[in-house]
Amino acid sequence: MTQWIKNASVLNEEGQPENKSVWIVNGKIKGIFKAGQEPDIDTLEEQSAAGKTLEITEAEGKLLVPGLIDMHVHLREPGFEHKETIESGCRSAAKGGFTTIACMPNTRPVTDNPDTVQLVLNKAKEANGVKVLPYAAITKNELGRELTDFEALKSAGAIGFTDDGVGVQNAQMMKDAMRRAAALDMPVIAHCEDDSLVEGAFVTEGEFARKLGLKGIPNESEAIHVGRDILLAEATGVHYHVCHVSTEQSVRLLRQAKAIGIKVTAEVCPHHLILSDEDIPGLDANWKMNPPLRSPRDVEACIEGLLDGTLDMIVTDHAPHSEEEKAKGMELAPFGIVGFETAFPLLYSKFVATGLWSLDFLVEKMTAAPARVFRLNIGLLEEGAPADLTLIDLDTVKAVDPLTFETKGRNTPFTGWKLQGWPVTTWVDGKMIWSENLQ
Ligand SMILES: NC(=O)N[C@@H](CC(=O)O)C(=O)O
Ligand SMILES: [Zn+2]
Ligand SMILES: [Zn+2]
Repeated sequence: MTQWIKNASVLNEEGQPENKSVWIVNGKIKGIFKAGQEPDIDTLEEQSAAGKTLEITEAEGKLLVPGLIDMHVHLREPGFEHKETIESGCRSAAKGGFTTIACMPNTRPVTDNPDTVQLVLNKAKEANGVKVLPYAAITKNELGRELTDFEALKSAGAIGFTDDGVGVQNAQMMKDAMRRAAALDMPVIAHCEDDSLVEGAFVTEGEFARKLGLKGIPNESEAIHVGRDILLAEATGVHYHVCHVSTEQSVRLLRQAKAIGIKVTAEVCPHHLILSDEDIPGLDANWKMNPPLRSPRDVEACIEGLLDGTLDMIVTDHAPHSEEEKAKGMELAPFGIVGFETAFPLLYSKFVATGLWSLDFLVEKMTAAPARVFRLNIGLLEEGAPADLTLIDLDTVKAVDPLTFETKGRNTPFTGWKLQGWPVTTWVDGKMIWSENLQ
């Protein structure tokens, strides 16, 4: 099967948009041509044994980028299907322009055994085609007491080890995990949180907590694990990756670690780049996530860290919860907000449309950068690459409306935000898995 995406705006090596046509054969990019310089389709068909052109997409000058990659998401299945299923999560991802997503193991049962890894992969196969890469837990049941069987989990298809949702409290446990992961050439991905410094708090220490007389989550609760783990990564030689960085101190420690050649990488979420605790309107659980929204100074430090390469990539930490759960109020509701369907428009509107970042920089942090860090053979729009592609309308301004979400989650603090940069069509291996026109 052959396909054409015609008249698309494609970023060139200098990061500049160029009008191009992309030719896809059997799910792979076969050629990229300057507009008006496409070879005659009939000739191409004779050259390729692939047969007829079945699909032509007129891109109307919209931006065509490599399919977005999200290395930190919660799909909730098995066990929490009322929040999300692999099917609904993949639909939401596709609508948000994501073609590859890596899902966290804090399911029920926890993805701490090969059967559950297999179940996730099987369910993903039945979904829309978004590529789902499962993480497995570091410790059984994510309880921090006993390591899982890393070798068996790797064989089953896990791409890394993490207890996301909780921090590994015991340093020796973390060190053992890193040693084993290093021996298997697998990364350790850490949710950094020292429980003893958090105890019951649900917003950051800072302005908002002070105003409302609430106990706060201090920045050190995150950074103390980052610091500890950097030393353990140095000692063990593992590839150590830090989840959802939110504090100035973590950025500083990561910057120093990278400067002396320790194998650390890190991710940051859109909400930690765009919102601070001073934006929280009140005790609304749609503003409750872990790590919490920090001070404006931390937001600046995260942006700075992303710009200077200390933070490697952007992830959503898509964390759907049911409306009933989120209606319990800020104190009792679970931590987490949804992310797939707002990530690109938020970042584009806030940083690119305003001229702060180049478009190329944003796209890189959501495609090539995560692919490079996790050694995935995707993330580039080039000949020979799988045709995982996302078409984005950079112009239309639309308000965020959770009622239109494909995710089961409605938990977002961005309701009503007027944004531009909306993904409109998504392909995986050349298959159109989502298109605004077809919905
Ligand atoms: N980020 C969140 O606030 N919540 C995540 C857990 C996590 O990512 O630590 C969840 O599973 O709901
Ligand atoms: Zn986490
Ligand atoms: Zn998470």
